[in-house]
Amino acid sequence: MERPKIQVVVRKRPLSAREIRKSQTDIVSVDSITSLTVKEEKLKVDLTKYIEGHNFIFDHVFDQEVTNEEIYRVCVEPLISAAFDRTKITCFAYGQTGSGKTYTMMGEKNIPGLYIMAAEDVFKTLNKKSMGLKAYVSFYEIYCNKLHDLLNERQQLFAREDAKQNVNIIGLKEWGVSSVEDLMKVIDFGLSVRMVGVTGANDESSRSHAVLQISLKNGNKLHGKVSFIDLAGSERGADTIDNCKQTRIDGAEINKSLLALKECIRALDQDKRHTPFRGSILTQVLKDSFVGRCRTVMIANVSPSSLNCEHTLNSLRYADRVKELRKVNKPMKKEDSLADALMLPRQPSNTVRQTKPIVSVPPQEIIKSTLKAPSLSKESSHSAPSIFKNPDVIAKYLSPNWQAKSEKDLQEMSEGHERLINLILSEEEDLINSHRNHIDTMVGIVKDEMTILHEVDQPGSDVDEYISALKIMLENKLNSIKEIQNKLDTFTAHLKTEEEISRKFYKLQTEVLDRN
Ligand SMILES: Nc1ncnc2c1ncn2[C@@H]1O[C@H](COP(=O)(O)OP(=O)(O)OP(=O)(O)O)[C@@H](O)[C@H]1O
Repeated sequence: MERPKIQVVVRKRPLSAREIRKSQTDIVSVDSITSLTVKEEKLKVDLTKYIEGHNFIFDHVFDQEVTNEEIYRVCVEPLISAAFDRTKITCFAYGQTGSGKTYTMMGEKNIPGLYIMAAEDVFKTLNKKSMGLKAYVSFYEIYCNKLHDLLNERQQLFAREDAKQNVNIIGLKEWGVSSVEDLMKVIDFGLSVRMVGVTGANDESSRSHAVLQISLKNGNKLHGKVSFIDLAGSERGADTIDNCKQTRIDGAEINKSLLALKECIRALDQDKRHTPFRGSILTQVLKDSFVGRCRTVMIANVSPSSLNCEHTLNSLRYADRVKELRKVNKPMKKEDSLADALMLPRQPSNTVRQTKPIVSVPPQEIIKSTLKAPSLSKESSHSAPSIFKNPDVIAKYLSPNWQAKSEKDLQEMSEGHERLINLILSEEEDLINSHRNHIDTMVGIVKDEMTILHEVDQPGSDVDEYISALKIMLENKLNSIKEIQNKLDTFTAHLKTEEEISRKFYKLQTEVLDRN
């Protein structure tokens, strides 16, 4: 059977001594080699405490005992031979700061990381097969949306797309290496440059994506490539609400790049004609990992600590979305089902709930609070990124009168298209988050409805109060549906525009290139 193009695996790290000292508990249980459960502590509307188990299934799940070597054997080793068969192999480490990305990719003192094991196998094969191939290594990082060469004094680099649509990184140093020892020296140097970073603070490394590539070349011609990408801390995307402007901008860039990455991997998996690699500088420089013959492994690293529950769930949801569309007609996930959310007696067996009453809120209070403050979506409404205030202007490119006469026109269209992709990426994430909030809102309202219904059944109840509360609850439901419906309509309209623009762009591009 053909190996899937994408493999999504999860690695749970052990609790650190510090976390144990601070009495943080392990909330991630690895149930089998493909599934895990996150036990989240939650409060019901009536302030009862309970544990909600979120179950996830991946291609492989590694627990805290698993070594880098075992991960290498399962995820990377089977792909190395493909690199000698003109395939681009890419391995991503994703996860929040401190979840073990660098430990996995680069290793630590006396603990080799995945890249070193891959290099050993690459050199073994090179020595065995005399194919006239030579190995070159490059190592750079993307920090504040700029490329820096870690093997050349952090010199700033620029990515350019040539006429054949290949993306080249101008000035990137590639070092010829002929043994693992050579390679280790070069990479240790790059790592030490990375650690120092711009300000020297450790915080900085989690804000950059590090890209380490081993290229196999026949003369000047690229034959195969193995890339290891230690991504920026996934939670850094949330820095968009930070007070400092620069931090906010960096956060937005990280967010954009992680969203674009997800889209590119999914496009690769679905053999889509169009890969939205222009969505960020990260996906742009990794373009050749998303087109043609490629194999990708995404390792989602998670912390087991109770304190990191939200980030862990976010990382797993992201990883789940990367692989989700591979399955056609995927059954509705248990954790999302309304019956589950409503806590009806038909509980799925993998959802664990331990109910511990703390305070019980009297039904009258629920009625009062409904009358005072109708609880709508928790989330603030989505606002488009400032770079794209009026998405409809892009529609001008679809007018039959608009034709690209020159490469400059094409460039203008491509930039408009890129802005539209950015908007779509953020809208998609917003829609999914809003949908989750919508379900929470609905569940909250249904529970409130059940409470007032129970209340009105009691002798001597106040029907007027019941009517007012019910009216508000129904209005809230309608508003919540309208809100999500509007987002869905806008999103699907933009998707349609993007597809049409993309089609027209490639047609015009061929015409312009043929003309010149
Ligand atoms: N599987 C593991 N076994 C033992 N220790 C681990 C493991 N994974 C991570 N650690 C330890 O956890 C700490 C954080 O790991 P690491 O630096 O790799 O995180 P990171 O995700 O790369 O963080 P950042 O995004 O900040 O660079 C390190 O001290 C590392 O030694």
